[in-house]
Amino acid sequence: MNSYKLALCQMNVSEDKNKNIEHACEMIKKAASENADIIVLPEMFNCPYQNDCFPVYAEEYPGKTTTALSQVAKENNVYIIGGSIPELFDGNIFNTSYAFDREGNLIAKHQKMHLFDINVEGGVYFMESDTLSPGNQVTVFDTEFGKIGLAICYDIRFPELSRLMSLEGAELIILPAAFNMTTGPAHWELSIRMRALDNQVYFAAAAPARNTDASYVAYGHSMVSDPWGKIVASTDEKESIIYADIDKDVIKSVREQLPLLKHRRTDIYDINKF
Ligand SMILES: NC(=O)CCC(=O)C(=O)O
Repeated sequence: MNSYKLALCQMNVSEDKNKNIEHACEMIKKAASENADIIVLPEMFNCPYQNDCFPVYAEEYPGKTTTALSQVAKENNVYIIGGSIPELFDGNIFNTSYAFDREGNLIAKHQKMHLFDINVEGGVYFMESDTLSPGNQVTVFDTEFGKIGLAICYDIRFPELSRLMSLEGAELIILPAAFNMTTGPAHWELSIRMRALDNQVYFAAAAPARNTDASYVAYGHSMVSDPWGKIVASTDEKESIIYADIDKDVIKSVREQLPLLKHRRTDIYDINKF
């Protein structure tokens, strides 16, 4: 199949885990009724983005959240990239995204590799490593539409990761994310378009809707860039679902006309020595 429909759910996240799960399922059903093939939720969609909440909302797999996502995927015959949730695994907590196929089977799991530990003067402070552990796997998985790469939020800032995913064959990279009011206006669009452009892939980033009462105020602005760096879907800070047609002919055509991936000087690059 040469094109398919992607939906990003920019949902309001509340303090009530059950309501968040129900609300995510409602948005998924709505996107499925609009004929979306792959539906994406934002980072930490069942839990406020707060260190004191992660251990309280964390669940092992399979748990309440992942069971609900698996069921709704099957009932609506869609792929779901389940944003991310706090995952309890081997006594540690991870920021984890689960992907399900149309039958509700788990087909991939990504544990955020780069923890968001930053302190911007006069702006945002967050230390994910106070409660979370980092994952160690690059995540690329097969679908009927081809290979998809999966990363989470701050992972976008490490170009090596997107490059590895595209070299492993990913033609679409999906990023459940939650930038904030300091780095969002400065770096969100720039990073999405740049990762799309330098890897010649579609790049789709799904954010939560902005809640100004939350301790961490999300930027919103869910967005999809095509492999030319052109924004093909976007929204503002409010709750909404956005849709993008992912056209594999566009990927092929951009790669033929501007063969960046072929022009890499791998005989010269040795980034491991630094
Ligand atoms: N949740 C996150 O990883 C936030 C990343 C972010 O805001 C950034 O600027 O990077």
